[in-house]
Parts: sequence; structure tokens; C-alpha cells
Amino acid sequence: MTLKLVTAGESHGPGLTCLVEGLPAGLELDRDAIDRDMARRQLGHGRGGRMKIETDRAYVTAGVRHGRTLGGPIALQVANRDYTNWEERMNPWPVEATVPEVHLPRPGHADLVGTQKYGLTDVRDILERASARETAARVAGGAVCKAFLRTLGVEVVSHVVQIGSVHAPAVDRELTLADFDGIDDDPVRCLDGDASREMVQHINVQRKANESIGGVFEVVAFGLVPGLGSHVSWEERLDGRLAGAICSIQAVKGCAIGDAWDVAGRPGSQAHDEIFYDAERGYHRSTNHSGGLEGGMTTGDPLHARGAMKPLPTLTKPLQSVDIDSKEPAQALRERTDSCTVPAAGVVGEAMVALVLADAYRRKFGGDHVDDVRAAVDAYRARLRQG
Ligand SMILES: Cc1cc2nc3c(=O)[nH]c(=O)nc-3n(C[C@H](O)[C@H](O)[C@H](O)COP(=O)(O)O)c2cc1C
Ligand SMILES: C=C(O[C@@H]1CC(C(=O)O)=C[C@@H](OP(=O)(O)O)[C@H]1O)C(=O)O
Repeated sequence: MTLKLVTAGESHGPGLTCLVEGLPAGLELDRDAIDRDMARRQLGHGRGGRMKIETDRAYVTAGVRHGRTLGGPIALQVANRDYTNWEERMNPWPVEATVPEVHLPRPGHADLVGTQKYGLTDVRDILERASARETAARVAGGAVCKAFLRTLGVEVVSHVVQIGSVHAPAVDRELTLADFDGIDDDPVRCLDGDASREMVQHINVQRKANESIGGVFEVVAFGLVPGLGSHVSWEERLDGRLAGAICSIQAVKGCAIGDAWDVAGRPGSQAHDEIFYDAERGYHRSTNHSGGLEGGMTTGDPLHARGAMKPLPTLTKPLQSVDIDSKEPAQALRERTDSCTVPAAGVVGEAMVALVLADAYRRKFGGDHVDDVRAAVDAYRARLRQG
């Protein structure tokens, strides 16, 4: 049994759809919890004018009855409020008006290579689907995956560790779920108050200088069983699945599992997590450099996966480009834009990690009803406790 998530929709079209296929029947869903994640993705200092227009909600149109999943595909719909301002330009059907084409590709966006690949002359035919508006649909589906994980004792959270050149101080202990209480009240979703203030300042300064800003977020998952994923084939190794899911987020260019970049420069004796055993705790480790993954499998320690985001491509002082109609030099398209979305990307990262982990639970434990899954997980945990 595997889990699939598919999205459809354009940034300024009528709306977005997410289909989640492969969850068991009987899973209780909390509408408010789903919409909380939708709202969290819209937050963060550095967002642009579009977020003042949208108030995202996920409407369930299939796969759920009276708050419980039925075992079939779940369909979630998110409306684009902005569509009313774009109805002529984005109508699915022909319109009377002449809609001018966009011919100025932005360096760093999908604009140029998309028109080349698909043989299109209007950059809008590419940018509408390339836009990270699509992540609203992913977060709706991710919230359903989180509900599944929550019934198995797993929580997925995130925080921002870098904005532009400002880094949050390293934490020299394992984070706990309690550390994340109230993090959504912070304007950049950073755990350190001083760093947060500096990050906000940095965004303000860069935005004023017509710049966009990237950074790094970290997703942390608590409460996992050891042994999700597998060492036996490259496709089953969870490191690869997580890195793929995180790097699939628009503008994310790198993923680090645990202390990846740091341990690359250390001797082995300072890179690995020594193993201990006592009757009460069973096997355990006193450090977590591995980020909770060894041999492509979860160790049972908190899972840490970071995503490095490049600065957003749309600039208020545009870069050099070429008009794809006249082939003359021109400045890139200047559009309304966010200046920094690392906090939002962290929430999208949660959704993608939740999808990969929920899929890993489905692969390992199967089950048609959520009670069957819980029973299988409990039996597995009991076996591990026996040593
Ligand atoms: C939540 C979120 C919001 C984004 N907002 C913008 C934006 O306002 N302007 C922009 O140019 N890029 C934005 N991006 C990034 C682009 O969508 C992304 O750079 C583009 O799709 C090209 O893909 P690539 O950078 O992965 O190559 C955003 C990304 C995320 C995750
Ligand atoms: C709409 C969202 O993100 C958008 C992603 C995006 C891009 O180019 O990726 C460009 C901006 O959209 P617009 O062109 O309408 O201002 C962002 O606001 C969202 O996150 O919901």
C-alpha cells in the first residue's frame, strides 16, 4: 500500500485541487486543524500583496463522510480569491477580449525553459502552473497526512534557521515538541527571539533595496518508530525520498538530513551517534547527528531535514532578459511578488515530510482501517521492546 498526492491548478485560475490516495478508512479529520495549516502557510514576514487577497481554506469534496475517511481518494479544493481579478486572462474557456501575451522571462523562474520545452509563446502559460501558489494544495493534502501520523503518535513541525545572511544560533541539545509551542506567533517562525528580530530587519533592508531573500528551514518529526524506509534498494531509502520531496518545493535547491554539511568536515568519531542499551529505554543514542536516519531507515530519534531556499526570482528591480517575441534585450517581467517566503516554505516542508512519512507507514504496516494500522504499529513496538 502506497500513498499518492496529486495537485492541479494555476496561480490565478479558479482554484486548486489536491487528491490524496491510499489512506485507510476510519481516520478522523479535524477541519480546523487542516485550515490552521492553510493559514500558517500564508504567514511570515516578507510576503507580498497576494496574501492580503487570499484567505485559504480546504473544502473536502470526496473521500470523507461525517469527519472520517472512507478509504477512497480524498479530494480537497482551495479557491483562488484573486481569480475575480483575472477572470478574462485566466478563464478556462475562450473570452471575447484580446489578452496580451507575456514575453519577458524572469531569470530563475520556469518562464524561459518552460516556453521552450512546451513550444509556447506566452510565458503566462508556464508561470501560472510553476507558481508556488500550488503549495496551498500540497499543504491541504499534507494536513490530511499529518492527521494520519498524529493517530500513530507522530508530530511534524518546522522552524526557520537562516534568512539571507542571518543565522539562528545552533542549539546544542535535542529539540522537543514543546520548543515549538507558539512558534507560529513569531514573524519568521524562528525559535530564537534575537535572531528573529535580526531576520525581520534583514528582510526589511533587502526589500527596500529591491532584493529578494532566501534562507533555510528545518522540518522535525517526533514520535517515529525505528525502521521506516529500508536499506535494501535505493528507491526505498528514506533519505532519498525526503530529499526529493523537499527539493520539489519551488525555489528549494538543497536538503540536509541531520548535521549533513557539518559532519562532512569532521572525523568519524565526532560524526556518528554512539549506541547504548538499558532495560527501561532499550537501545538509545545520546546524540542525533544522523538526523534520525541510518541506512535509509528511521532510528526512532527525531527526524531532522533542512531545505535551502534560493532568493525568489521575481525582483522589483528586474534582471536582464530577452523579449522572446522580438529577441531584443529587455528587463525581466516585473510582477507583484513576495520578497521572502522561507517561513511559508517551512510549512510546505512539513506537508512534504508528512507525505513521505505517512507513505512509509503505509508501506510498512498496510491496513484498510486505521485501527488495523494502529494494531500493526503497536505489535511492532511490542516486538522491539522485547529486544
Ligand atoms: C511559498 C512560496 C512562495 C513563493 N513566492 C514567490 C514569489 O512571490 N515570487 C517569485 O518570484 N518566486 C516565488 N517563489 C519561488 C518560485 O515559485 C520558484 O522560484 C519558481 O517556481 C522556479 O522554480 P525553482 O526556483 O525551483 O527553479 C515562491 C516559493 C514558495 C515556496
Ligand atoms: C500565491 C502564492 O504565492 C505566489 C507564488 C508566486 C510564485 O511566482 O511562485 C508569486 C506570487 O503570486 P502573485 O503573482 O499572485 O503575487 C506569490 O504570492 C501563495 O503562496 O499562495
